[in-house]
Amino acid sequence: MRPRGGSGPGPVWAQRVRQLERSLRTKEERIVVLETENAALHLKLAEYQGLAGRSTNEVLQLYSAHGQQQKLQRGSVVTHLHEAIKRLKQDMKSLRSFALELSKDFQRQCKAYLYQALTAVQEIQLQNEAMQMFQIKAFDLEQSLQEVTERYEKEKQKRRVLHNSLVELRGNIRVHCRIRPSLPFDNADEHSISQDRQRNFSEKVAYAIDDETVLVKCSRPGHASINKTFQFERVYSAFESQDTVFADVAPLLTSLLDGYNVCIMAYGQTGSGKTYTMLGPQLEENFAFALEDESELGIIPRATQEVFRLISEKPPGSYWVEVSVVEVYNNEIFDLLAKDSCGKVFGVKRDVVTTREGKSNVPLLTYETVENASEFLHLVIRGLQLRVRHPTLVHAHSSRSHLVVTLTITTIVSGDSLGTSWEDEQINQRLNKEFSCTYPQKARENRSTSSSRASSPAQLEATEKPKQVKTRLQLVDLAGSECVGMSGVTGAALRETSFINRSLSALADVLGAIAEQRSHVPYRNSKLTHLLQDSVGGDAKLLLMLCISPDQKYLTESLQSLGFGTRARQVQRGQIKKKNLPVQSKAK
Ligand SMILES: Nc1ncnc2c1ncn2[C@@H]1O[C@H](COP(=O)(O)OP(=O)(O)OP(=O)(O)O)[C@@H](O)[C@H]1O
Repeated sequence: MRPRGGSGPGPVWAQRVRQLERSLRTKEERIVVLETENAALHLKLAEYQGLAGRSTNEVLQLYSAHGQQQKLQRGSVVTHLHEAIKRLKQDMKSLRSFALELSKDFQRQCKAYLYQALTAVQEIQLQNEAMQMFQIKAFDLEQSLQEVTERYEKEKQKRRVLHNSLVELRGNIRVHCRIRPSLPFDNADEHSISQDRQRNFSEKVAYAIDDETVLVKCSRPGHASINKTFQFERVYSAFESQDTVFADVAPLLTSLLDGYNVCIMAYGQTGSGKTYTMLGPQLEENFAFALEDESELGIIPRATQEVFRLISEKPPGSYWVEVSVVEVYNNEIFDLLAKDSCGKVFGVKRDVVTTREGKSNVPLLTYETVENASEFLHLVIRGLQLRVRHPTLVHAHSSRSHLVVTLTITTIVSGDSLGTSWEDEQINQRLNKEFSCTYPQKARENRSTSSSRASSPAQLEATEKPKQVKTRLQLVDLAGSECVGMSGVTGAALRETSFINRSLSALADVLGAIAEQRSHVPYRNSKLTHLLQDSVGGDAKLLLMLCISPDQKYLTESLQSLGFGTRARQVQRGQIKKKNLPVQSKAK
């Protein structure tokens, strides 16, 4: 619109109009652009719409395809399931028929087992009945066996008593044989020999097959083995204890107090157990024997205890015990209780002589009076410490001398109680003479002093004309017979061995001469036999304790000892005489 009234404002308007026209043109241009863009957009929209239509179609197609696929899939799972169910049904069917079959089978088997069990029960019942029958029979048999065994034992006992009486009547030497166990030192020197020989050497060949028989298997390479048997009054196996051995010796001690002389002598090869049997296990340090373990004590300590026990049952003061300990070494007699001026014991050489009565006697021999077993043992141990020993290959503590321990029991008897027979008188005269000859000093002492000892023979002699009866217990541990080759000794020890073997063979000669009843018995060929003359050839009850090592290694020596024992058993020395002792009891 144009401004009203004048010419002045005209250019402003014109400018304004131009401005507006320019703006209009700009706007129109802008409209054209926008219209163009709009058209383009329309085109694009149409294009997109077309695209969207196509996409929708595609989606629809896909949707329907997906639906179809799902339908298809569902159909195949069902088919699979169906098939699986079918298979399962089949499996169940076969399983059921299998179970049925199994249960039928099971029933069948049950029946069979039941039948078997029934049969077994019936059999067991039958067997039970049979067993009961057998048990009854076995019981009956056991009873009759027991009766037979008892009868056998009684008969054996009777036989033994009769045999002992016969032995006494004939004056036989009783022979017991002890087989010691195999010991570690038996194989000590065998490392140097072949295994075969070693096995052979340590093989056990000597056995106690019963309590009277030794069996020895003698085998030599290249020869058939021979079994030899030896019979003795008693045979001890390796398992038998010192108690058992002593139990058979004890009755002899009763005889001793009943008036018999008794001699117990151990004989055997070196290392075969003589000292163990006679004394007990030896102590290393002083060659004495162990006193602590009473069950291990040997015959000498036990015999002394028994003698003193028996004496304790007699009237007090009626018995007097003296002891002497002697060794025979290299054919010399040594008094092992002799004392020097300081009272120390040392082995003094003594001699053995034959008295006018034909008895053997050792003048000046020391006799110690003992009042109990421990005093006796003390003396014996003192004497033993002087005994000669040397190690040999067979035995490390080999005794090289014969040991003779003598217990002299003097019984003091009043003239009245002894009886007045001529024979008694003779015996007493002889004994009195023997007493003063054997112990001249003691006899003098007895006559001159009024001793404080109530039982002193002198005292009794002065008042009641007492008689003295002496009995003697001689306990002998001989040195071991020895094979020089095996013991490996040389020099001085070889000389000792030769003396030992000579004295033992002199003993065998003496026994041979007595057995053959020769007029001359060579007692004097050796100091040993001369010393033991009264026991071996005289009136003593003599028990020879043979000791044997069980192994093959010692076969020759064992056979030699068994042979010696067998010959000794055959010796008949005439009836053993009893010293006439009164029957005394404590109550008297
Ligand atoms: N019955 C046994 N039981 C156990 N050990 C035994 C037996 N006999 C012997 N011995 C042991 O055997 C070894 C030899 O025994 P012992 O000293 O008694 O022989 P020995 O025959 O006296 O020998 P030697 O003649 O050489 O002196 C010892 O160690 C001993 O303890």
